[in-house]
Amino acid sequence: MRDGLSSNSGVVQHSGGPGDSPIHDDEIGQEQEYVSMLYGRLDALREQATHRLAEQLRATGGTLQARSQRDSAVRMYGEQVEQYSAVEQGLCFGRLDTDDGGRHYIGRIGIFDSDGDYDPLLIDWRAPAARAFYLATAANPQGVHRRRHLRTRQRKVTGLNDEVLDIAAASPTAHEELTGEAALLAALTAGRTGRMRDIVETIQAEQDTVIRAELPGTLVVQGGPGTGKTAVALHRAAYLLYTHRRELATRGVLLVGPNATFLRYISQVLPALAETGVLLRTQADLFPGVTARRTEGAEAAALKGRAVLVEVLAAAVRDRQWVPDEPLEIEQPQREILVLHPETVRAARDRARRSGRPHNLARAVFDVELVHALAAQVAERIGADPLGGENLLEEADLAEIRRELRDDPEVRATLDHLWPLLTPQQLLADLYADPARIATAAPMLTEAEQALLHRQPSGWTPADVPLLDEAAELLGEDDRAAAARRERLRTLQREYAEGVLEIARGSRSIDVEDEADGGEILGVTDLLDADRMVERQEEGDRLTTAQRAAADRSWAFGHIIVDEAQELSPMAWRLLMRRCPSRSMTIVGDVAQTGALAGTASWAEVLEPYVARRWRLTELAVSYRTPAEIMAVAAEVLAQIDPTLRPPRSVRSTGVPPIDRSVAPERLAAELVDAATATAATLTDGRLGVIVPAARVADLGPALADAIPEATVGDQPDLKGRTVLLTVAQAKGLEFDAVLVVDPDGIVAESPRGRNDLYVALTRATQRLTVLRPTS
Ligand SMILES: Nc1ncnc2c1ncn2[C@@H]1O[C@H](COP(=O)(O)OP(=O)(O)OP(=O)(O)O)[C@@H](O)[C@H]1O
Repeated sequence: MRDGLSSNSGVVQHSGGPGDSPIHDDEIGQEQEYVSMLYGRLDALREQATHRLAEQLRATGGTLQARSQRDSAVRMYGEQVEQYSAVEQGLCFGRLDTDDGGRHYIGRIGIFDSDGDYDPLLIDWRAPAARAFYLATAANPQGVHRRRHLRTRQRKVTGLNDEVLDIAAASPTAHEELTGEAALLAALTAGRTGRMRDIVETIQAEQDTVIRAELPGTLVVQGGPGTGKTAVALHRAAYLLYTHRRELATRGVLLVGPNATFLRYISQVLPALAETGVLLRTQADLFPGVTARRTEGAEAAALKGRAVLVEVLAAAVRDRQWVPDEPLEIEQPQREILVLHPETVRAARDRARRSGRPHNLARAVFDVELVHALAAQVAERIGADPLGGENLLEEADLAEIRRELRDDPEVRATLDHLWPLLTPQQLLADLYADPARIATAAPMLTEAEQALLHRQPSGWTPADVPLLDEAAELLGEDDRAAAARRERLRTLQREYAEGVLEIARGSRSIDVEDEADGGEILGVTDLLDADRMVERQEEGDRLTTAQRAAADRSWAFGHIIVDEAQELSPMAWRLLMRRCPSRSMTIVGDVAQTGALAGTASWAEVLEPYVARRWRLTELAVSYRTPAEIMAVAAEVLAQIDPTLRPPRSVRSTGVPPIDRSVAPERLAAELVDAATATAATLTDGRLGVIVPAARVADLGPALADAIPEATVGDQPDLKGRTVLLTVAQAKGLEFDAVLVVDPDGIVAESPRGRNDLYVALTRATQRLTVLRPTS
């Protein structure tokens, strides 16, 4: 079947835009009336929220509690205004007619009849009452007689599509397993825009089950290319926030994606579903305060992802707890030189280690031990009884000596030298910079592997992030450093507040003259001193959950969703598991698409260390993106990866076979330009993706950009461009109407997981695929 769904039953479909039969124009007119009424309500709700927001913003003063309530109200009304604006497009998209004569409209949010009995005028797609819209079939109609899809543009109803769920009228050619077939086909064949769209109007039954799966526990969604894993992951985030709002609004939901380009690609889906509270991050952004934008070779990244790095880092920390080979001398003004013997330091170090505290916190134990030892030396000298009796000093004298020693700069410097307080960044930078340190910490690695770790510090890579996090765990937060940071912040805020008060004092006479007509007016300076103002500012500084979570390394999320999860290394999983002690996670990916060398080919291997066998696996088996003709080509590569793997079943075919062309190597750039120009001409409204081996970007990128000036290339190419050139790693998770895969053998040869990469490249197109193969 061309541009059709590969074959469905018991569903009688009617569709029509204005003038089409059998749906009558009258019906479109009636639906228009209803939809216009809904938009009227939406406008009223938005105006009300805007008005309340303005009121709260204008209000001042009051008790601490009143101010705190005001902050919450400002946030709530602000979110409502944003939400009502976000659902403008496609507010209402469906209608269910039930056997009992009921008629229910389904949309992006719930709207109730505030004038009457609070009846639902529009049911939120996530509400239980909306579920039949996605699940009802002729065989199992769930009390539904008719499902109607409404097509709208702006606020205008442009068409209707009905399915009458009547098993008696079953057509042998219909697809029982598909819901809203016509609307689905329209969505799948529409031109791509460079931004992912939501699928709320056409979620399929197998996807709905995943989206609405219960919150607790770890759920893995395995599915081939184009089976809607990303779409499902995003709709699940929106569903969970709706259904478990109270719990998740305070703990937050984190969605982790493979790279910044991918996050931009999916960035509009959640706002269009009226959810802005999900934190979208790549691995590179998961250590607060670090921006990991540096790149490195796949081998170095893979090494850093291996679990053995836990041992390496632990050894690197131990290596910083130093015992000298020779006695150390500490000079003190007006006192004799103190001496620290190696065995004294070793005893203090062992005691500090036995405390079980992380390195920075165990330093206090180390200090106590050594200061005691040094104090004993001092006491020996100044308190010795000339007559040979007991030491003449009392406990109070000893305490005073210890206090003096702790404050002594020379003693402090020695302690810092022996057991330095370290930040994760210092630990890792010092380790990478020094081959000797690497050799000591990583004797289990080969010399070649050790060499991969060695580099001068200048920026962090994504693979460094889990190591920084691991290091932070081993080091622990030094309370003194944190307290000093807090105090610095408070001082800054106080200085700022004093500045504000100065300005307020300066302008007061003018305010008074302007406003007074004899009565007593209190200015801001009468009401607040600098400290109160700092407090007010701290109160007012309430961040959203997502903002606070993003700034806090030890934040425990209520739920974590990982997309393209097969790419994560064992070290990255450790980081994510620390951020989610409840293990309430949705993990979506495809082990046949793993490109990262430290990525996984087995979900069990990844999860069992954390949840044993307590994880659930769901598989999505239908590809909505890739037509049958293209999937057949990709299936050959999949069989080479692992003959036991089965490709997903394509939901449609286009009748357009993929093109596979051999070209002379010296003609490759010219042939690419020709093919790109010809393919782009066939796309009226879509996007062309050109996928090339990483080693050919420098060569082919400029050639393409010269010939097609609108083509975009680069680290973070603009996906809205009509023609985009990328590597497979960049193309992961993305899709285009047409795709040109250049030099497939080059893609395979570039990495030990090159076949997986080629499988990814071949499955990015929704319509056309051309492969250009340089002859060798
Ligand atoms: N029920 C649906 N209705 C409409 N479109 C859908 C539906 N399910 C999936 N799609 C579309 O199919 C395409 C592929 O979906 P998605 O990117 O989520 O797949 P994926 O499984 O994550 O693919 P990959 O593994 O290649 O990254 C997207 O354009 C998505 O919008």
